[in-house]
Amino acid sequence: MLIGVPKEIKNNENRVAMTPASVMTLVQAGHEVIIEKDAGLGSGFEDATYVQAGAEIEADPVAIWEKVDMIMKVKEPLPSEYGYFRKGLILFTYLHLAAEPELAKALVEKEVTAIAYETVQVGRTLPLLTPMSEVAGRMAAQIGAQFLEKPKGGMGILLSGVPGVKRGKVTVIGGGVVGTNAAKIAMGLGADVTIMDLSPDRLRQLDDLYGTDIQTLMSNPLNIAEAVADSDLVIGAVLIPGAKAPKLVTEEMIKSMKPGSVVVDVAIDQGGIIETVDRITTHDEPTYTKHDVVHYAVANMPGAVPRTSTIALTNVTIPYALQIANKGVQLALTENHALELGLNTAAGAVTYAAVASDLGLEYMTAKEALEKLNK
Ligand SMILES: NC(=O)C1=CN([C@@H]2O[C@H](COP(=O)(O)OP(=O)(O)OC[C@H]3O[C@@H](n4cnc5c(N)ncnc54)[C@H](O)[C@@H]3O)[C@@H](O)[C@H]2O)C=CC1
Ligand SMILES: CC(=O)C(=O)O
Repeated sequence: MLIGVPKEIKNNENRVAMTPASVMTLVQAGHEVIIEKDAGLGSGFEDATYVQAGAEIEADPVAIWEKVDMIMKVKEPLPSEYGYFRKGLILFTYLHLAAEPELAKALVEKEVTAIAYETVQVGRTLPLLTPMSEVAGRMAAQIGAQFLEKPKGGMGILLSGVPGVKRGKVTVIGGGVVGTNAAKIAMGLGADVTIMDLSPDRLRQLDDLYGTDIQTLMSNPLNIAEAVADSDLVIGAVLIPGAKAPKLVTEEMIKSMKPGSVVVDVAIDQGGIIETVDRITTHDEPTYTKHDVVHYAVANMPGAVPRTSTIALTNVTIPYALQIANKGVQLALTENHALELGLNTAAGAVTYAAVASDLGLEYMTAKEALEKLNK
């Protein structure tokens, strides 16, 4: 299979979909890889290293999109890339379609076979989302601590406090991978941490892990309202796979926070859980202030630590890419249910039920769509 890796064009997105080690794995299996010139530089990988690993370097992204069988990316294509879509193209990347209706429509219209990293599912885990959630969760606590500093717009508190002065309060909503990692780092910074989830089993696991160092709480509107009002930093970490995130923190709750408090809505890539997060922010302009609360809503947080993130991401994506390349997309997805769950669009329809229902688009099961591809 001929596989192309364009340079990421989202603001401050320095990750790349393949390392030289990834290229070597695919080339040794008999495939060809084209990397866009300088695509790996932000992650510290030079073109020459890709060439040594067996890749071809191409300066023109159009040429890459036009001739390859499969495009591998990190972030969802931006509108300037929609024109490259064509029937039969395989796209393997993060998509977050529930929050990207125009992208979903373009993929459907052009009959792209699009597999989203974030919905590949093994049992109850999302193996291609997990490493980036680990990164973003850890970053969320660090970022929150940073924006609580006065020169950054915050109220001017140190999360750990000091002897004789209270610690800061952090509430994490969602106790999955992002939430657990955010809580771990917030506790490490010395904060007083509360974590909320809908799953009693998950709350039990967190209690077993952290004991009385953490407050676990059932996620319901009353508990959220009380915890938010009492917090210096709130971190949004909820996910309903494939679906638009529910707005759990209302504008009234935000108004109840102390001036100079901070919210970090990590779930923004699925639309966000905080009602007053009305825009996606960028690494260049990461925050805005509303009701005196600093809002952070960057949808590609791991892009700021690309060396760590690219290696962590490709460690998990490449084995799946290899299956697609070795077997072809129909057979690979038919034989591997985890990959089949990753299919979001194919044969001119949306193939992930939560995305279709959130966006009001036609739904076709992945099986039906894969059969249609064969015809
Ligand atoms: N902004 C960024 O750069 C990044 C964003 N993310 C996003 O962060 C979000 C969370 O991802 P993960 O932690 O990996 O997901 P996860 O599936 O590991 O955890 C989500 C948790 O939310 C809980 N939940 C569901 N409904 C809830 C509710 N009403 N109240 C409280 N908890 C609820 C679930 O029980 C689960 O424990 C996703 O949208 C993911 O795409 C992940 C990485 C980077
Ligand atoms: C998960 C995701 O969207 C990211 O790592 O940017």
